[in-house]
Amino acid sequence: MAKKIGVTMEVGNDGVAVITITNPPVNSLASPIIAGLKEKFQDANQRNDVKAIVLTGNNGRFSGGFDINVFQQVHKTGDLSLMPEVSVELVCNLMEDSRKPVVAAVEGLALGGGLELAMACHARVAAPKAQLGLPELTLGVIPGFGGTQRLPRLVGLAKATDMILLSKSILSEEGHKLGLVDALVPPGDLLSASRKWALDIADGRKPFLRSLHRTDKIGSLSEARAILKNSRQLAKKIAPNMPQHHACIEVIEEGIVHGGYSGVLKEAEVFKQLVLSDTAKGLVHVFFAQRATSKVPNVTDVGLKPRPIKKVAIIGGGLMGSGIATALLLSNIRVLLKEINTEYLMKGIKSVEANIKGLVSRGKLTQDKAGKALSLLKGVLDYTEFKDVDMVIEAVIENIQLKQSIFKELEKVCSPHCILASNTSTIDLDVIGEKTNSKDRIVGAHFFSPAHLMTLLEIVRSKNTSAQVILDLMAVGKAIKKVPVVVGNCIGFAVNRTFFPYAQAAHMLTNLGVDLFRIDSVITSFGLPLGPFQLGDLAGHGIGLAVGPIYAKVYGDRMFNSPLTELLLKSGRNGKINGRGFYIYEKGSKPKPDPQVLSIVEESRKLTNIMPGGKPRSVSDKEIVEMILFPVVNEACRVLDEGVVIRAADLDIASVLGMSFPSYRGGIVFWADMVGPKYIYERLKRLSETYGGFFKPSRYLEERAMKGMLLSESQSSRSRM
Ligand SMILES: CCCCCCCCC[C@H](O)CC(=O)SCCNC(=O)CCNC(=O)[C@H](O)C(C)(C)COP(=O)(O)OP(=O)(O)OC[C@H]1O[C@@H](n2cnc3c(N)ncnc32)[C@H](O)[C@@H]1OP(=O)(O)O
Repeated sequence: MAKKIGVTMEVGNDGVAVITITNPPVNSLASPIIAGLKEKFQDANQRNDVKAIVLTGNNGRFSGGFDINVFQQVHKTGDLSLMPEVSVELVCNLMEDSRKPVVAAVEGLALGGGLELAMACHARVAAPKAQLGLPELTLGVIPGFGGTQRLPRLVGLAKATDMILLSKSILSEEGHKLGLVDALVPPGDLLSASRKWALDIADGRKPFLRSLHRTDKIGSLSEARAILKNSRQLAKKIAPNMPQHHACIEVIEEGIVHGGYSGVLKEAEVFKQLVLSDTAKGLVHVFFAQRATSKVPNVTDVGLKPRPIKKVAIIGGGLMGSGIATALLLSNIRVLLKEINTEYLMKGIKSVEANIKGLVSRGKLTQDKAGKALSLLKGVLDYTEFKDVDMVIEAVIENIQLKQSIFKELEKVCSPHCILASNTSTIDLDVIGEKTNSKDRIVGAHFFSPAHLMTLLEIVRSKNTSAQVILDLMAVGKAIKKVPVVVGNCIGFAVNRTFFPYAQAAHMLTNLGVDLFRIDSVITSFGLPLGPFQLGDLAGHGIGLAVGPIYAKVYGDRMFNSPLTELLLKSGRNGKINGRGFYIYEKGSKPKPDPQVLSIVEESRKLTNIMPGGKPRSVSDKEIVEMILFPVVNEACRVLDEGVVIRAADLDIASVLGMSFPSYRGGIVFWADMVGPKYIYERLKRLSETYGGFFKPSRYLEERAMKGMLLSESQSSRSRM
């Protein structure tokens, strides 16, 4: 059934016209809605029987803002005329400058353009817990319906810049204290209270306030300049590679110096430039890519319903197990944490407590909620209580025999409906389940460390995993605030496999004579939070050495054998875990590059002997980025080719959430498509001619480069789903 969308107007006997937006699920401001709003406001302004107007949204949500699909259309076509002229024509002229008072009746959420419409009204009445914010910067643009001008005038400049630059939304309760919301009323009274407020303004009992004309909260010009100076510093820190933060501050400043209307005009002009930026393209892509992950063919579209998961057992209380336990407990899921002896169990429980305490001390969790979460945790040393758990997540070390014996045991002690998940990051699920008759309920639940903080959950399905089990795990993932991405079964799955060349390429470059700390610095300037060497320190070089052979067995033809990890370990440098790796780690201070590591690098260079003519290779920063990230793109191509992910965008979101690939570059495949498959192919081909198979372009990349196709355009030829 086609969903009903549009704008309606009903005029009551009291002379109040109620204009209602209907565009489920979030009442986004799509073109027909904007056209409808223009028409209804024109009508209401002209009709003699209308004294005042109330603007509201259907189904308990005011509006989630401008329709982001339009941005995507603009990105595809480059056609700016797809974006309606709204800010002056509708928002200023028909709404704010109307002679009839307009009151916004806000429930659920008013975000982006939604809040901007509400701010152009002459008062705002809201229900409790409504979410209010201007998140446009997360999409690479700025507010475009006057929000850069009206929010500072309603809540003050410091609060407004904080909300806009950090895309922080607030609840209507806080909005009420700040003056953004004029009255808070129960949802049942929202319309009647808004009608009354509108009539009170019309009859002069309440002030007729136009937000854009207000100056009372802006302060003096010098105060404003001081606030904007701080904002510029903040923008430099939080968004070094993005244009929209600085642009937004310029626009706000225009309004402070030359008046709100001038600010509105500059806002529209800057908006048009930003919407076509690569940053906006990347961020809008990520917005839709994230939502697309919840659509899994033959799982979410076949009428199945997720079963309730109330109690989960976790085997192994190490870093991963305790992190996963923390995430579950925080979402009110009971957890049995199993260890092999009391000492390990106490350690695991202490880690969970420390995770939760950390959240409390950072103000992210109340003491009450922390207490509730911990009350749901029980430590055990055997399987006696496993009979009534809904799911088990195994999180022991990466040892095939150990995992196989655990799953064999689980099959005996758990109920037949219990989901049997493994948090393995490398081992083939078919191998783990080989000795069981429960292959349909064995699934990978690959969390990323620290599991209670990182949002990606890779759900790995083998060819036997049932659709019901995948759906159940997706529901658990969402309940614990993760973004579940369903992937196929292979060594390293989607993320670790795609990124295994990341460290390898870095080792090759440093063996070619490039300074390792420069490599890390170039890569962090590109936008990844940690360069490959610091990331290796964080993961631990012991782990690197252990998983290396597993990768080598299947991907050996394209691996660079660097002796560096072994040499590091030999000299007692395990990474962050023991305070020494490529960097030195001291409590309370930032990691420091350790110059002593350079002698180890020299030893490695002697062993590999790949420096051209024995001299360090000179490379530009651009070459460093290409030599590190193009091999990653190459592996991403193989992942796409083999159908390890459902769609290319899933790999984008997985790279953003699992590897912290910069979201403003849209994820690894999106970025590669922006750079151009042909260029990447040609660079890799040249590099492979000089340095061998590590850089050899994959068949998939070659094909797309030859055909002039994008990497994301593919149809998977050999699906693993
Ligand atoms: C000449 C110059 C002209 C300028 C003209 C343009 C000016 C525009 C000015 C304006 O300032 C710009 C904006 O308003 S940009 C939009 C700002 N709003 C947001 O960023 C909000 C984005 N949405 C969310 O954060 C969340 O979706 C939500 C609203 C908090 C709801 O979350 P929830 O978890 O309940 O649901 P989701 O799964 O996220 O979403 C459900 C479906 O709704 C789709 N959707 C959500 N918001 C929008 C939107 N604004 N536009 C289009 N579609 C939206 C979402 O994609 C989901 O769809 P599915 O198909 O996956 O179900």
